[in-house]
Amino acid sequence: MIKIIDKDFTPYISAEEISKRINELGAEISKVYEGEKPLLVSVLNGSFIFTADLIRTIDTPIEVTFIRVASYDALKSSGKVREILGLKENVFGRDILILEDIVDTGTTLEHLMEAFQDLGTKSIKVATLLHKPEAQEKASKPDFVGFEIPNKFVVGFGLDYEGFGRELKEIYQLV
Ligand SMILES: O=P(O)(O)OC[C@H]1O[C@H](OP(=O)(O)OP(=O)(O)O)[C@H](O)[C@@H]1O
Ligand SMILES: Nc1nc2[nH]cnc2c(=O)[nH]1
Repeated sequence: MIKIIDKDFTPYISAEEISKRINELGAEISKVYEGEKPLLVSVLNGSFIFTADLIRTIDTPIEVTFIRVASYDALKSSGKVREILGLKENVFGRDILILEDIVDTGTTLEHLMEAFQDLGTKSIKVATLLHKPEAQEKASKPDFVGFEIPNKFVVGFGLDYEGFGRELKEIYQLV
């Protein structure tokens, strides 16, 4: 058990399990995008570790860029998405793969899918390390999922609680 600020968290997914699953996702993504040169759009902050590990398991040419949005206030989704850092790449006619650390209510994802559709992308898919199917309120579903998890707050491997815990090698669940 670990404590972050005022909350206790218990180990939930080990570093080995995460690494094994990311390798599988990388193989799947490599196959789907073979010869297509997609643009991978990593959603900061949380997905930076997943992105760094995932792209090194992909064996077909890809481009990577970053976008920054945030909708979470401490432990709960605020229901609103604030776009903080925009994209400079031209995405018209491109195959886009959005990389997320977690899809929870789906609010962020829905917002991003709509924004990319408006920019004339050729295709949009989503890869997420974690998905909470029970929490999802929106229709857009991720195409590549590392782990489906219950509707409990998690930290580690890029995910934070009040800014802390992103450096943890494992994923921990709120007790
Ligand atoms: O499906 P939703 O309910 O929209 O939640 C998912 C979003 O929440 C997290 O971001 P957060 O707002 O915590 O920002 P961060 O990545 O900078 O920590 C995560 O990275 C997703 O972008
Ligand atoms: N750290 C963290 N961020 C989130 N953003 C959406 N869901 C979660 C979660 O369970 N943990």
